Parts: sequence; structure tokens; C-alpha cells
Amino acid sequence: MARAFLFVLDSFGIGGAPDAEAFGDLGADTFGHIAEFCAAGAGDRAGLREGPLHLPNMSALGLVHAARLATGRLPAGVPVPERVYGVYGAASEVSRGKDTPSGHWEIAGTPVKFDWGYFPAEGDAFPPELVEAICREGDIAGILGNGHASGTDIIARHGEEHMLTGKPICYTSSDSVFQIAAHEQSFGLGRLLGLCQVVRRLVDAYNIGRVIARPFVGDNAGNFTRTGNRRDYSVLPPEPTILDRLMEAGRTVHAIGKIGDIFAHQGVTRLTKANGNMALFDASLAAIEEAADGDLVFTNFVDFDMLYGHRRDVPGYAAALEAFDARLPDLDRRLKPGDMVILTADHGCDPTWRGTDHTRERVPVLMFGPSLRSRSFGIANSFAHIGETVARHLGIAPGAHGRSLI
Ligand SMILES: O=P(O)(O)O[C@H]1O[C@H](CO)[C@@H](O)[C@H]1O
Ligand SMILES: [Mn+2]
Ligand SMILES: [Mn+2]
Repeated sequence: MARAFLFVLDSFGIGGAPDAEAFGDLGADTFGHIAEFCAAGAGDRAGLREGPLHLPNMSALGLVHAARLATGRLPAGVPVPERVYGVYGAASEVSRGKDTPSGHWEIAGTPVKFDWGYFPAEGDAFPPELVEAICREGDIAGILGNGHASGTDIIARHGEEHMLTGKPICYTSSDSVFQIAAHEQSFGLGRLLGLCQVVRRLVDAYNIGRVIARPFVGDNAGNFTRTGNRRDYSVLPPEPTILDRLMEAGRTVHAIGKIGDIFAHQGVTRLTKANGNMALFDASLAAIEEAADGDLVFTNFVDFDMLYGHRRDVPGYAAALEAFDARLPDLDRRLKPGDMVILTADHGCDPTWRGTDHTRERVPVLMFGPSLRSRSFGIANSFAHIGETVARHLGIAPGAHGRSLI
């Protein structure tokens, strides 16, 4: 029995990217800074958590050691375990963007070697001819926003006007994204998803990676809340990924959470959606019961990024990491001989950093399972080695962009 479980902790970087300076992110370190803030008492929140960051299970799998490999420093206040169980190390990204599709596709063996299109940070983000085409083909009277923004801020700012006028709120970020926020009832969820499909077609010419539907509910600026009905419309990966390669070999790819959307549903055999990290963990445990010999279970844990990294919320991020860590023994108990779990991340989103965007960082790669011996592989020079490790473990032909780490 050889099965693989690939869990992406969305945005859980560990600093030290060799090209961080080119992204304006020199010194960004999601794990290191959360640990530092928690050790200094700046990660406390009444009723949520307090004290130094407590990640005993991921530490035992080599997280602290991987962080030291990535940055040369030990994270503050996180005890160094005497023994590490599993194969661990850090990985650098070769793709040119620090976005979710680039990170996931590279993890799946397919780095993104071209430049995405981006919308400008100054002035109107979207060219007038694009806005005009969206209004005409999407049958809307105009758009609100039209700039770089944090999604929660922009719905507070424009949500009431949106409900009055029916104009959707359109915004972007330093990622290659066109995001559309609209009220689930007053605008309508189906209408929002339809509009996103129109926009998806129109932004192909601008080489934009994703159009994202951001539905929200509430009746005033004080209580607008985004719902779990977010939907991402991605372009196809530039080459077949490990998902396609597994499907061709007759294997089942269980995609949990955002994975289906991130891969534009290509190479996905079974799709499970769930709202929130704990529900995603439950769905992953259920897939462990179902997965057959040779299958891959691939889960994205989005809360780290969406609810805490982009919101620059250190106590929230720390609590989410601690909650995830506490579930690992439950996962470990369910593993069968020949199973391999890989915990990793797609980019950073340091909650102590300026702005609200992702940060260019190395990521941890923590691999464990009943038959894996403990050791470090050091620093991998591409996330693609992760996908090739899965390929080798599951016994399919190797790909072109990486080599198995075990
Ligand atoms: O601020 P919100 O709407 O969460 O947006 C964030 O989510 C997008 C997609 O992950 C990123 O590009 C970033 O802009
Ligand atoms: Mn991401
Ligand atoms: Mn993000």
C-alpha cells in the first residue's frame, strides 16, 4: 500500500527566500515573526490563546529545524525537540509569482516560468476598455472599487453603495487577480458567479491568473461578512501536473478545499469542499479512509492565508496553527504502512509585514509516515521536488522539473 497525503498550509512560509529582496520582502518570515510576537506576549488574545507558540507535533516533524535551515535562526520561544520523526527540510520557489496557483502548480511539479499580468497599484487598476467590456457583456451599470485593496476593507467601504446601485465591487492585489465582491442576496450569488465567468474570458488577454468571486452577506458596513461561497476561476496550468499524471495512470486524485479551483479542475477525480480549517481536516481524515492504494489526497488549508495572513492577525494565525497542530496525532493514528504525509506551504503571508499581500519566503516540507526514516534533505531549490517525491512514492514516471526528496 502506497498512498500520499499532501497538505498545503496556505501561506505558512518560514522566511529566508534567496530572492525575497526582488519582491520587497527581505526579512519577511511568517513562522519566525509569529513565534517572535508570541514569545514577546504580542500573540495573546483574551479567550483565544496566549503565550509562546505551541506547536509540539509540527516541531517533532522538523518544523523548527526546517526554519533554521531556511533562515539560519531558530524561531523564538518554540522548543527544539530532541528527536525529529520524519524527513524534513525547506524549499525555495522558482516560479516568478508569490501567488497561490504558482505555489501549488510548482508543488505539483509544474513551475510557472512566465510572468503573469498584474494591474497597477496607482490610479485606476483596470483599463477603461476592460471595464467597458465587463459592463456591456456582464450587463452591469458600472463597477465600484477599481484599485488594490484588502477584501474585508473594501466591502466595508463600498458595500452599502453596492447594495443601492447594484454595481459590483472590483479590486485586485499584488497577485495576478481580478476579484469581484457582491452581496449574496441583493446582487445574487448565481449572478456573481456568472459575471465572474464573463470576466474570466475578458481578462485572458491581460494574462490574469485568477478571477475570484467574493460573495458577502450583512446589511451595513458594520456587519458585512464574506461567506464560504468564494469561487476561484483559474487559467489552466501551463503543463500537465502530478494530478494529470496520476489520473493518466488510473489513480484517484482526491482534491479537498480550494485544490479543485486552483487547478481549474484539471486532474481532479474527486472533489470535496469544506468551509474552515477544521472542516477541511475532517474531510481529509474521511478521504484517508476512502483512498485506495496509489491515490493522492491533496488538501489546501486556506484559513491561515485568507483569515489571518492577509488580515495581518498574529494571534489569529498563531491560534490556527496551534489548532492544526493539535489534529496531527489523529491523522497519524489513521495512517497505514506505506502511507506518506507531506505538510508544506505555497508562499508566505507574514502577518507582521507591511501591507496586506503575500510575502516571498521559503516553505517547510515535513514528510512522515510509518515507513519513513528520520533525516533532513536540506534545502530544496524548487517546490517541484515535492511533486516528484509524491510521483516516486506512488510509483509513476518522473517529471521534468524536480527529483524525489526521498
Ligand atoms: O484581501 P482578500 O480579498 O482576502 O484578497 C486576497 O486573496 C487573494 C487571493 O488569494 C489575494 O490576491 C489577496 O488579494
Ligand atoms: Mn496561497
Ligand atoms: Mn492569499
